[in-house]
Amino acid sequence: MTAAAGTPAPGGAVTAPAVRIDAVSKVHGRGAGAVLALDEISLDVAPGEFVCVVGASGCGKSTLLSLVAGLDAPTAGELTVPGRPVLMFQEPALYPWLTVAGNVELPLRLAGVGRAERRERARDLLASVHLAEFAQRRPHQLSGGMRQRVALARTLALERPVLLMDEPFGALDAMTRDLLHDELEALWQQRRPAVLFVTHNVREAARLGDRIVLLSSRPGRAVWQTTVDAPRPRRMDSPETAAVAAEVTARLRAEVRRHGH
Ligand SMILES: Nc1ncnc2c1ncn2[C@@H]1O[C@H](COP(=O)(O)OP(=O)(O)OP(=O)(O)O)[C@@H](O)[C@H]1O
Repeated sequence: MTAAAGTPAPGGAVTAPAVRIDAVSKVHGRGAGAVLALDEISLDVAPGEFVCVVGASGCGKSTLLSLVAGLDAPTAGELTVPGRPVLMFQEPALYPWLTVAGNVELPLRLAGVGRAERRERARDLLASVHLAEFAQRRPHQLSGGMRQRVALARTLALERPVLLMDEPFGALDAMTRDLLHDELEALWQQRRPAVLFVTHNVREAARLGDRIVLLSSRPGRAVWQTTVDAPRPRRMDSPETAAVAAEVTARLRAEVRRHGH
């Protein structure tokens, strides 16, 4: 798949992508133990677009996100990410000594946002994830799903233009995950960051994505993609979501079979 030259906006103007990944390769390690994790992958994410990346285990999804986040450098190719992205992982990684509100406020505090504004923003974010009444609790007093909702609120606090999510809901039960999908979608629609969301779960990709990109088995390349036109909010168990997921699963199976792992 080749990168588009830009994304046509309404009215025909072409806007610069929020993320441009242009023929990026990544080799981990060196010598005999070197692993080619990504092989000339090209992918653009438009401003405000929600892109889900799926692929077999070990195909380089996390490597891709760490490159886009700037945590690691590509071996070859070019990455253009105007503005600093924010990352969210499967582990909420909250500070246990801070309250829930304190955790959400922390990135704002580090960014120099004044106290009154920080408080107000944290209050709004916690209301969006339905945790307003837990603002003064400590993380250990919350369930795993609630902690991940705090992490979601914290991730969105800085209003960065690019949000990178690495299996953020992979450890949650189905009902909690549904709730987080709704909350993430609502926050995304309000704030409209570009999202690059990595998941093993094709139904989750069909529930959330404007577009789903399939990575090949190692080395990872963007080998296939589809746009999802079903109206939002979608349900994980709706026939439309199931149909998209079935198509992605078939492609994924073919890809895994082709590589024999
Ligand atoms: N620091 C490293 N040194 C050597 N090999 C690495 C390193 N990091 C990742 N790899 C290898 O690169 C390949 C891609 O890893 P990566 O974690 O990006 O895949 P993934 O698609 O996110 O995997 P999973 O779906 O299992 O989370 C794997 O074969 C992995 O073993």
